[in-house]
Amino acid sequence: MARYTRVKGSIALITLTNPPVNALSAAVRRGIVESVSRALKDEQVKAVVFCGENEKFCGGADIKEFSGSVSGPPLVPMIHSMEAGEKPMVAAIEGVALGGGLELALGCHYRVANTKARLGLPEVTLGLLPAAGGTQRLPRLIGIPAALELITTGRHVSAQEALQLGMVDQVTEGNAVQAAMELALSVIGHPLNPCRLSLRAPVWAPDVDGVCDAALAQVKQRSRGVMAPVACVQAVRAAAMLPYGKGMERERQLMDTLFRSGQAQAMQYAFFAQRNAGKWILPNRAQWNNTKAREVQRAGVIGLGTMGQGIAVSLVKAGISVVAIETDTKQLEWGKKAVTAMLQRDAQRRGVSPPLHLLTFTLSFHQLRDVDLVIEAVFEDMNLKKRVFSDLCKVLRVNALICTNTSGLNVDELAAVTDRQPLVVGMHFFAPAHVMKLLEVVYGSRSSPEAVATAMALGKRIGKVCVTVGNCSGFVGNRMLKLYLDQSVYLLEEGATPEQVDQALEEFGFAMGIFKVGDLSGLDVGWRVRKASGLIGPDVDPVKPSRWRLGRRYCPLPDMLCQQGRFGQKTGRGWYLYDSPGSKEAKSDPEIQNFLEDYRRKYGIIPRRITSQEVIERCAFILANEGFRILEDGIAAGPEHIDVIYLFGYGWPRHRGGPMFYASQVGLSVVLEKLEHYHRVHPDVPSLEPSRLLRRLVAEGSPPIQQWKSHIKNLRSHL
Ligand SMILES: CC/C=C\CC(=O)SCCNC(=O)CCNC(=O)[C@H](O)C(C)(C)COP(=O)(O)OP(=O)(O)OC[C@H]1O[C@@H](n2cnc3c(N)ncnc32)[C@H](O)[C@@H]1OP(=O)(O)O
Repeated sequence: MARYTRVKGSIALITLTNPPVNALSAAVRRGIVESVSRALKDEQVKAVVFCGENEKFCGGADIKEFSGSVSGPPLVPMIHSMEAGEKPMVAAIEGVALGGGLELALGCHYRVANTKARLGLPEVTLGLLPAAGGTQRLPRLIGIPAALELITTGRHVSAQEALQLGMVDQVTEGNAVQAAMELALSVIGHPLNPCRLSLRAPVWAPDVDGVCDAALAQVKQRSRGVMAPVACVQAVRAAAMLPYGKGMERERQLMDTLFRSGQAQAMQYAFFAQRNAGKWILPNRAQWNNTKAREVQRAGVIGLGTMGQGIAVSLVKAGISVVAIETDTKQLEWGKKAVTAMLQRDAQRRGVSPPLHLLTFTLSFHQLRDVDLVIEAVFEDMNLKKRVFSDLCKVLRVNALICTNTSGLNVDELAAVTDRQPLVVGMHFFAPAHVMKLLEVVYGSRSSPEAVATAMALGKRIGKVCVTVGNCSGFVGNRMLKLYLDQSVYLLEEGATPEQVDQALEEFGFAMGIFKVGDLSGLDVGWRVRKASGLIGPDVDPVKPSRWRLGRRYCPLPDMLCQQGRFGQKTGRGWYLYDSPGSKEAKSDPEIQNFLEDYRRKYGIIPRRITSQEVIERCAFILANEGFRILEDGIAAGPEHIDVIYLFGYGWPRHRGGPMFYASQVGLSVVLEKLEHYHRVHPDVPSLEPSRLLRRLVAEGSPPIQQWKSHIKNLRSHL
C-alpha cells in the first residue's frame, strides 16, 4: 500500500503504508508503481517525495514473503523507473531506511534524512545481498571501500555518518518530509542525469582489486563458511569493474544462488526466532501482552565476582541505580575497581562521562532497603545462596523482587526459603555479562507473571535478548551444554585431539571450538560444579579414576587436567598452551598429546581416526536430541527459543539457524538414524538414545520446524 497525495500544488507525496516498518510487500510495491506512474503522468506534478507512515521510511523488502512464491512488481525495475523518471524524486528518510528501503532511496535523485534516522543494507545478516541495485548504486555514491564495509557488515549508520559518507544530501533536525518537499521545490528544472546513480562511474579508488581482495580475505576470516559476505564482495567488485548493466546482472546471479540457500533460510529463521522469543508465554498462558512489568529504578547486585561486575555494569549503563554488595572490604574494593574501569572504558569509547554517580558499593545489606529488585550473583552453592536469600528478606521491601543468577540450580528450592515465592525468578546471565546478549529468565513453579514480565522488561532495557525458560537442572542452555561437553571429551578418549575437535566445530561455523571456549571460561568452574554434584569425591581412585559414575559413562579427563593446575587461559595452560597466564593465543601442547596417549594406554582404549563429520554429528545431534526432551518437558516454549539461546549464548553459527533448526534442515530421519547408530556403538551414554519426541516426529513424516507446533501439544511457539 502506498498513499498518493498532492501537496504544495506541484508535489506528489507517496507515503508507504505497511506498519510496523513499511516493508516493501507486494501490495506496497504495487502501490509505488501505480503512484509513480500517476505522478509522472500528472502535468501539475513537478516533483515527487517518498516517505513512510509513522515516521519510519522503510525497513526493506518484506522478509516474510521470501519463504513463499514471489508475486507483485519486482523491486529492480520499479526502482529503475523511479530513477529514470523525468521529475525529481526525493526520499524523506525518518526512522529507518534499510535494505530495499535504502535501495529505493538510492533510486531517488535526492535524499534527506532526519537526525534520528538510521540507514543501512543489512541483507548480509539475512544470508542475502542488496539485490535491488544496492551493490551497484552505493559504490557509485560513496566509493568502493566504504560501500564494501557497509554491505559486508550490514551495519546501520546514523544520519550524521550518512551525510559524511555522502549517502544523503541533507540532514534535518526537524521534519524530513517538510525538508524534502522544500528541496524538491528548489530543484525543479535542474538536470537529473548527475543524480542518476546508475549513470555514474564508481567513485575512483586506487588499487580497487587490492581493496576487494583484502575485503574478501577479511570476510572469509570473520565469517568462516558463510556465503553471503563473500557474494557481497563479488557484487561490489563487479560495480568497480563492469558497466552498470553488467554489474546488475552479476548482482542478480549472485542473489539467485544466495536466495535458494539453506544459509539464507537459517538466517531469516533466526531473525524471526529472535523476535518471537520476546513474545514470551508461560504455561498458564500469562504472556508478554497481558502482563504488566514493574518499573525498576534501583537494583541491588549481590556479589562482585566476574558475573556480578558485568551485571552491575549492564544495569548502570541503562541508567539504573545500583547498590553493589560484597562480603569483605578486599572483595568490595576489587569489584569496585573492576566495575569503575569497565564503565570508564565504555564511556571513553562513546565520548561521554561514566555514570559512576549511579553506583553505591557497600558491605551492608541495609543499603538494599529501598531497591525494587535484587540480582544475586554469589558463588554457585545452594546453601550459600539460600543464606543470602533469607538474609535479603530481612531488609528488602516486601514487594521487591529477588532474582538469582544461578546457572542451573533449582529456583523453587531457593524461593522456598523466602517470604515471597511469587517474586522470585532466575535471571541467568552469560559471561561476560555486560557483553553477552543472552538472558535466560527462569520461572519457578510459584513465580508470578508480573515477576517474569519485570525480569524480561529489565533484560530488554539493558539490551539483552531474553528467553523465558522453565526450572530444571541447567535450565535450557546448560542442560544441553553438559551433554555436548560430554561428547567432546568422549571424542578425546576415543582418539581425537582438542585441535581436531575444535577445527571441526570452527569449520562448522562456531567462532571458537569447545576446548578453546573451556580454556577461556576456566576449566575449574566445571570442576567445582562436578565436585558439588557428587561426581568427584574422596572415594574416586586418584591414580586410575573410574570411567563409570552414577550409572553411566564418565570421562575423568577434565578433572585430571584440573588436578594438574591446568585451568585454561588464566593459568597459561589448559587444553592448549598459552605464552603466559592470561594470554589468549592457544597453541598446541605436546604434553596434552602425551597425556591423552598415556590415558588411553592406561585404560586399554585403542585410538581410532575420528572424522570431522563424526564430531559435528555427535556434538550437534546430541544438542538437538536434548532440545527435543526439553520441548517434551515444556521447559522451552518452542524450538525457536532453544535456538535463540544457542545463537546468543553459546556461539552457535547464525547461518545454521540453531540446533533445532539444523536438525530440521538436515532432516529429522537422518538425525534419528545417526543417533540410533551412535547409541548402538555407545550404549553406556543414555543421552545418545533418541528422544521419544524425535521418534514421534519422524513417525509423523518429519515435518519442518514451522509445523512442529501442530504435532506437539504443549508447544507455545509463534513460528
Ligand atoms: C531483492 C531484495 C531486496 C532487498 C532485500 C531486503 O530488503 S531484505 C530486508 C532488509 N531489512 C532488514 O533486514 C531490516 C529488518 N528489520 C530490522 O532490523 C528491525 O525490525 C527494524 C526495522 C530496525 C525495527 O526494529 P524494532 O526493534 O523497532 O522492531 P522489531 O525488530 O521488533 O520489528 C517489528 C516488527 O516488524 C517486523 N519486521 C521488521 N522488519 C521487517 C521486514 N523487513 N519484513 C517483514 N517484517 C519485518 C518484525 O518481524 C516485527 O514483527 P512482529 O510481528 O512485531 O514480531
